[in-house]
Amino acid sequence: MSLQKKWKDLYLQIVNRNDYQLERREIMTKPLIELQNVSFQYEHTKVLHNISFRVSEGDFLAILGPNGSGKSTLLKLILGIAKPLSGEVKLFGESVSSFQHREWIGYVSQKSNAFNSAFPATVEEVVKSGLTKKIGLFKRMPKNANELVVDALKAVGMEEYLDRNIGKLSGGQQQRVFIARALISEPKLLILDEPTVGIDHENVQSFYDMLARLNKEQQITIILVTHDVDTVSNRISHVACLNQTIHFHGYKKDFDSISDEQLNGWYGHSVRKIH
Ligand SMILES: Nc1ncnc2c1ncn2[C@@H]1O[C@H](COP(=O)(O)OP(=O)(O)OP(=O)(O)O)[C@@H](O)[C@H]1O
Repeated sequence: MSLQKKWKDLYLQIVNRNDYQLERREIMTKPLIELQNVSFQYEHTKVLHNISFRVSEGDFLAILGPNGSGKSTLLKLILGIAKPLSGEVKLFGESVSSFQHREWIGYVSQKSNAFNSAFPATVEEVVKSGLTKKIGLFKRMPKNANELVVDALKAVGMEEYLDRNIGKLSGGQQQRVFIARALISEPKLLILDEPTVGIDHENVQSFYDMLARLNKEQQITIILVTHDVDTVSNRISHVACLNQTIHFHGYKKDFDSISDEQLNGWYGHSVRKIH
């Protein structure tokens, strides 16, 4: 056997082994979210049709889709804020309607960073308020609450801003504080709806690096609705393409082999592919 062929065989073995390990991970890891034939409409407007997919522990999933394709609505169904017209949504194996462990899920919405400069709360107070999810609204704060606040702020690189007024931070810094607020209840799953709206390009990069670290180092499963396809592409593990229904859901590497024509067909206009 030529040396070249030998290297090629070895290379293929490694590639196949990686695929095998990825598939094995899919089989062995628990689904945190499962949607089965879910449809939804607002009054008379059909928004989501027959959605089925699952998100496994450790995934970093980007949901992509044009304006009005139902991305935020899909998150609302997962969070139990909206009820499906038909079908079933399960969280951690349990029906979303009876799911009790809200502290396992951190949610940061599109408008979290819209505080004006007169808003009377410090970063510390905002992050600490996230503890109520874990301990209940009228319970005493735990003794180590201050420590937990600092830890959560460290995770998002904002520990120096503890005493600052939230309204006086930039949009990107406010968004990090809100992620810290979500992290303080030690969520297993973080759901973010267009978290980088209003953040400049340079800070968007480091924002996604921070999310990738949370995913890898703290094993937090992340679902992200985003339009920053280029920036986020090398940090995510999975992609879902939504336009009323799920057109694709799978590994980022499989998404890369979808043609632009196919994407345009799903989205009805010219779509820039992520690389
Ligand atoms: N509360 C509501 N009542 C009625 N219709 C709504 C409501 N919220 C959203 N819609 C409609 O549902 C459709 C999907 O909206 P949704 O916000 O889920 O889309 P999206 O993909 O998140 O959009 P965007 O990228 O613009 O944020 C849109 O046509 C929208 O106008």
